[in-house]
Amino acid sequence: MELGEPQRVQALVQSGLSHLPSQYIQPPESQPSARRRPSESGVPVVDLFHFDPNRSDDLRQQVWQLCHEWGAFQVVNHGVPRRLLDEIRTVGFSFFNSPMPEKLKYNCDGSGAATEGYGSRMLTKDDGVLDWRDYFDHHTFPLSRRNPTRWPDSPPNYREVVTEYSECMKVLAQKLLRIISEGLSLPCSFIEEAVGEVYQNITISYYPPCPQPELALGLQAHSDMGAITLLVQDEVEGLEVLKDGEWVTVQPLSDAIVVILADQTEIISNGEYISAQHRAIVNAHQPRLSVATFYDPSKARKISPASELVTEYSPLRYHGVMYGDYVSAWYSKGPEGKRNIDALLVHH
Ligand SMILES: O=C(O)CCC(=O)C(=O)O
Ligand SMILES: [Fe+2]
Repeated sequence: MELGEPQRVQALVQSGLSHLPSQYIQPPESQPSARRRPSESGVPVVDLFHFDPNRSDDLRQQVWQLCHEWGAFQVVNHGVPRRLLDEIRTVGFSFFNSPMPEKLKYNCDGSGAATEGYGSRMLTKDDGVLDWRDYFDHHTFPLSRRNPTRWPDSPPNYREVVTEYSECMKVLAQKLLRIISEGLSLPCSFIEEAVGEVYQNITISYYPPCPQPELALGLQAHSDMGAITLLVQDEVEGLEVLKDGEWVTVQPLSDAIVVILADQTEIISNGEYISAQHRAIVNAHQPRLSVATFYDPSKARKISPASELVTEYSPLRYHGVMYGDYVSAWYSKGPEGKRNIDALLVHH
């Protein structure tokens, strides 16, 4: 493989493979079977059906507990129409099933971190094991970053679906941020205001079948960088969350949305909430698709622990950081679990 030449995992699979190429082989301690929890347990599901902003103290308490112990949970009766969840999965699959020259019109690899379009490598550096994943990243908010002509135009409703989906995910993220701010006994708008103007990206990930899935990862262990991530998956298992040192499967539920707290929320909450480490595993038989919607601050935003949460009994845990500096460090060092947020720990 020439450096800089786009190499899509899907194209690699289509060329016919019986073994996993060496760049995709994970070290033993990162392989899927290490520290795996037996699959009968799963990630807790929260039903928002009875949620009432003026009451619902039980639900707020339940969400606080999940944010404190897991940093991730699933929600149902979240208000996003099931039709829209199906549509985003359908247009996503339809793009990845289109011919390679069509997809390469939107190619984005090799031009630096966090660019919009069709790619495979999350990091710009060339060492390190590769993920068994292709993706399409869309910039959706603020509107000044949104240019739907950079998104696929087939099927004909692709851009419309992404636009409607982006709006619904923004509304749901804000609703959840209010609940989780109140869980910290802060005003409901606290986290939203700390984050400021929302930068939203939507990443559709496509994980082709893998010849030796026990040696690979679709996406290596990481925590998300921003404030909160909302994720929709198809019916194929693959997403796992780290809980007490063990990997737990997030059961695919077709009408559920997975909520993943990200690093800036951990910082704002002074560690009362945790950002969940998560990863994607792959399988030999079926492709898997997920849609992640990231709710992030702007690069110029300074993020710090809420002063209300820093007390004699709970001292300052994190140094404040400019979000843009956090992102640059992440892209240059790589995720490797949570080492980026760990670099901000205050040593007492
Ligand atoms: O595909 C998945 O389930 C995980 C995706 C993810 O974690 C991400 O895009 O940050
Ligand atoms: Fe993630």
